Amino acid sequence: MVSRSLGQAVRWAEQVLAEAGVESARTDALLLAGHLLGLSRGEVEARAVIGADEPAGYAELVAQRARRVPLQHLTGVAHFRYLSLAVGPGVFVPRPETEVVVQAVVDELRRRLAEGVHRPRVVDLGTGSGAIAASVAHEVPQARVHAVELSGSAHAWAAENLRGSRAELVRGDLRTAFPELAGRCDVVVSNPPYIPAGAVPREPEAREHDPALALYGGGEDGLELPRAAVASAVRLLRPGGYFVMEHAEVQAGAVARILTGAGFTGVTGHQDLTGRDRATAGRRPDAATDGRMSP
Ligand SMILES: C[S@@+](CC[C@H](N)C(=O)[O-])C[C@H]1O[C@@H](n2cnc3c(N)ncnc32)[C@H](O)[C@@H]1O
Repeated sequence: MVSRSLGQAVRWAEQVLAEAGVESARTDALLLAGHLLGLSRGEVEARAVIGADEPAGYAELVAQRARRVPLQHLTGVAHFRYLSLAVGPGVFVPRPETEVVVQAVVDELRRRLAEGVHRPRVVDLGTGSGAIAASVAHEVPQARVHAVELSGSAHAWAAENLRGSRAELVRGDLRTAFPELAGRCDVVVSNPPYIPAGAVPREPEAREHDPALALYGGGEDGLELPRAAVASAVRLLRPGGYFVMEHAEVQAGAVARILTGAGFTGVTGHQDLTGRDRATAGRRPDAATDGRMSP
């Protein structure tokens, strides 16, 4: 095979990926080269300018990406907020919209700390790679973080990502997890599966590589698992506790009604970075305003 320069190879890869429908073709072409060379995207561009060679294995990696294997499965890394998380087959690749959900959690925890709550307690329902739990543990080290995941393979990825973080990780069902924490949590957060059974993700990366257990929420509206997450939040939160959950844009109204129906107050939508309603939050009434609340 005729050898190519790095610059030529990256231009070829960009074209191949664009033809395969990859939206971020140039970025992916650079990141795949960077993965092989142990360089950042900017460093790859700089090396290309000075005429470095194409790294071994590049064409093969680009061919896999052209078959729409997720970039993160090929590099083994998903960048999420301040962390680089290990990901691969068997686990949901964390998405940028979930970073906004984490921000809502971090803001609430910092508020609690400012009010004098010593070590606020957070539960992440359906933790997947551990993205939310690991970020919260990293950004609010005073928080006590607990996470639950049903899938064995996702649980293994989460264990790797939460190693050394002091967060508690259990394998189990979000419907019943953490009975010992009932009424003792300051924040419950979830990015549950929420796609309706009949709807299929448009992007092949999600459709063919994210686990079905991570995508489909159950029921015609996809809201069976989100409803279960709300019920668990009611069970786990202390009076005045905060709940935030990600969902599809079209589900914003339904999720707000579910939260209101479950007794949450101050139910508020949160937008992702492109302005779409992708999360809803609410507060469990405090004991003074609701006699049914647990102590
Ligand atoms: C959409 S993914 C989100 C993963 C991660 N929280 C994130 O934001 O990247 C939903 C996760 O919930 C898990 N899950 C599905 N049903 C569950 C259940 N009944 N109990 C606990 N976890 C569940 C899936 O395996 C998957 O990891």
